[in-house]
Amino acid sequence: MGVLLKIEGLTKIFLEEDKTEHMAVDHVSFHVDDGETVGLVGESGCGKSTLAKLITRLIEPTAGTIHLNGKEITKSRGKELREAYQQVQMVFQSPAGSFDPRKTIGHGISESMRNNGTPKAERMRRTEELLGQCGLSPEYARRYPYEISGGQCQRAALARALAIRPKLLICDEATSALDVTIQQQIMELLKSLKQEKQLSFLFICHNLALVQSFCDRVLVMYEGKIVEEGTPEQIIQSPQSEYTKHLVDAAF
Ligand SMILES: Nc1ncnc2c1ncn2[C@@H]1O[C@H](COP(=O)(O)OP(=O)(O)OP(=O)(O)O)[C@@H](O)[C@H]1O
Repeated sequence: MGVLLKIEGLTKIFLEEDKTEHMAVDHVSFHVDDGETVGLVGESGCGKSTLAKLITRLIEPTAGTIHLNGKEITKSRGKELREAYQQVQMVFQSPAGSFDPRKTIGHGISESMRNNGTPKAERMRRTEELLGQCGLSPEYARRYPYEISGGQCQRAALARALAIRPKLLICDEATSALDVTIQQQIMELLKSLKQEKQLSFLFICHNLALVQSFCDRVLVMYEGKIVEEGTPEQIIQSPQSEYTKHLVDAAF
């Protein structure tokens, strides 16, 4: 199994309004192998989303490196960056944010195909196929984001993310805004997509039970640092750091 994503010493310092520095991500290093599902857990504010935004280059790191498929992309720009990020897609807690409220769901899903010149008939065929893979009927392509439920919108956001055939999906609390039944359905969908498409995941989630059922390996983040790493069983049954013990106690 090859290494798909390798992060070394990744650091982000935010400058507060009063000019004090806030170390949101503090020299974080880890990797995700091809086909592997890595969970990232930690309390609110510990830096999980900032780390995801650094990896996807939505924000620039203060220090550290990002390698994707062996290629350093920390400072890639323009076409090189777009090509690299064909392999990585992000799914957020609020799926509606992935769609333009004035455009149909089908328009949103097919956007990347339009950008790469895929002919219209093929775009429509593939959009319907992606909707089907994510448990939605073709009719959803004609609906607007405000005409579907949160769970349906998260399915559509997954279809949109899959449209460019990524290798890595970064899910940032992708099920947290959904009620428990719908959350369970989205988790089942993620599990089947993982199997069918041999996707790798960085699964950011504060719910240890979900992480346990889905992830091969778990990283525990506290105050910007990775404080522990292991299989879900190791983390839950024999947590090493005080913080992880506290996290496990609170969850089970
Ligand atoms: N653009 C920004 N400017 C300044 N500080 C920021 C910025 N973005 C995040 N932070 C700070 O960095 C820290 C980490 O935030 P982050 O959103 O990464 O946490 P998180 O672990 O994802 O939390 P949650 O689980 O609540 O989403 C927080 O203290 C936050 O206030």
